[in-house]
Amino acid sequence: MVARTHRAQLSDDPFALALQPPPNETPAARQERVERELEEKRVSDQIDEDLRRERAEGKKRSKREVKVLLLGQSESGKSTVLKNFRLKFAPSQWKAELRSWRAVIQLNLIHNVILLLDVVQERLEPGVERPGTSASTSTGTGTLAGTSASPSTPPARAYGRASIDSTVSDLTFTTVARAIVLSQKHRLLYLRLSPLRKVADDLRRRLGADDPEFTFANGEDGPLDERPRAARQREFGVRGWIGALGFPASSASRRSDEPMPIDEPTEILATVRDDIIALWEDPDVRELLTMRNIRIEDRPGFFLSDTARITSRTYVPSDNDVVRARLRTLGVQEWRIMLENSDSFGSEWVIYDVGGARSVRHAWLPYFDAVNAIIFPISCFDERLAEDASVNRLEDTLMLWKAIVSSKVLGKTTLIVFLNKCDLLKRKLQSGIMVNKYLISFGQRENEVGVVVKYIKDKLKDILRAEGSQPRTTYLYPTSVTDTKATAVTLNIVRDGIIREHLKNAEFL
Ligand SMILES: Nc1nc2c(ncn2[C@@H]2O[C@H](COP(=O)(O)OP(=O)(O)OP(=O)(O)O)[C@@H](O)[C@H]2O)c(=O)[nH]1
Ligand SMILES: [Mg+2]
Repeated sequence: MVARTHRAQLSDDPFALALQPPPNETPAARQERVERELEEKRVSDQIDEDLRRERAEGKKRSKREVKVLLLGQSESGKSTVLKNFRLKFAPSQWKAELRSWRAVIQLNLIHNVILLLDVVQERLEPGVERPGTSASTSTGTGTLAGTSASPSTPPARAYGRASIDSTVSDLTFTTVARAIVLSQKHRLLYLRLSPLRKVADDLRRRLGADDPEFTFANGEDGPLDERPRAARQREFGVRGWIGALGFPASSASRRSDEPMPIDEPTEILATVRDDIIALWEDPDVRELLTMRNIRIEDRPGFFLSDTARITSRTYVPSDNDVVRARLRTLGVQEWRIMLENSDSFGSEWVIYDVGGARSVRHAWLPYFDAVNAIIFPISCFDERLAEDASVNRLEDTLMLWKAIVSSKVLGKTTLIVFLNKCDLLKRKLQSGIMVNKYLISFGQRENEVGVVVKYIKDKLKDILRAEGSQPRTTYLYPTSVTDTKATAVTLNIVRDGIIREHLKNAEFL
């Protein structure tokens, strides 16, 4: 009854409208929608049924262990939360592994350089350009590289994203650029840096590219993906950090003050250091990026500003480098963590870090009855999913939230929500991106981080009240999990809250 009243109150809200059928729906579209909803319900019922069976089969799990499932779409920050947790609560293990991340960070940096090379190449060899991506006058939609939809991106399905996507087309930008003529200097830089493509292949192979489980994300050039080559850079992922990075064996055994061996990628990077810096600092290249609407500095795994340090032959990754490194997760990684300096109840944690891409979400199922920590990338209101450019990221996260809170089986599960990437949100708002262009219901509210955070929080609570079958413990925290100091404070609070809940449920209190 309460839910019904609440639903009525939401009826004029675009968030609610996003989930309503469009008013002028044709009979054929209606039929399609009803069938889709039936299918979604069938899947949802099946999930509940499977979970019930799992429980009935009574997988006896230790009552002492605290289990946490990290949930959220790809790139939301799940693995980064896990890294913060390990840095804060298992620092010795963390420190022992730092050095193993060098290859990943070098690869991240090389991927940044390859993106610059692609942009330069498209300019040097105009024939390489794809239709609709002319660099001299670019007209497109969206605001972030890798997320923008080109004019040829199929229109969003009418149902389910009306309030978000109907406004995206308003964001057409037109850049009338000055004619950029790349010089011999650019050609030379391009030639000298091109061998890094091969170094990237070698690093990827070393990290597991030969593994049949290893895959590329954002992968193939499909009809949905008409973005410029530079904006479509492939991303790679691994099924397990432990296998890919070779720790703990290779790193833990090595003393942290021992110099790192200078392998081939390290040597090559050291020799091209000045060229990388010259390319990144070149005003023409910067302008080409702007024209392409590529904000590389906001992308995961951005390290170009740290080139001098990372290309040093003696480079050892810092805590912050590792937290910022991007290594996409595939499948489910189970982390057993003994909290250091804690011999009390709740010192053994099992954290499940899962891949967030749509195609791998089915793998989350068996772990759902752990505490659910949902990582909600709050800066994503104007972005699209890497794996499906027709889906707005905010909408995808709201759907996920709705599915979780409306599941009866998960009705008693503690929910922790990290409203993450507040720093990126701040940068976007400061750069003039208006939230109300994407979220009409945001209205004339101030375009300011605190206001946006409160707005999204309220929306999540609305959905929780409307869809949730029973009251449950839910915590909401605004975070920027690449800020390890601030995140350590949040994680302390989260840990204490989870342990309290755990004790209550285990009837120790
Ligand atoms: N600026 C900023 N970057 C963040 C934040 N949280 C995560 N990132 C970066 O975003 C990228 C993606 O984060 P991950 O933790 O790998 O994302 P994930 O959810 O594990 O993604 P999948 O493994 O693909 O499911 C990484 O490069 C992080 O450093 C944040 O709060 N602010
Ligand atoms: Mg991950």
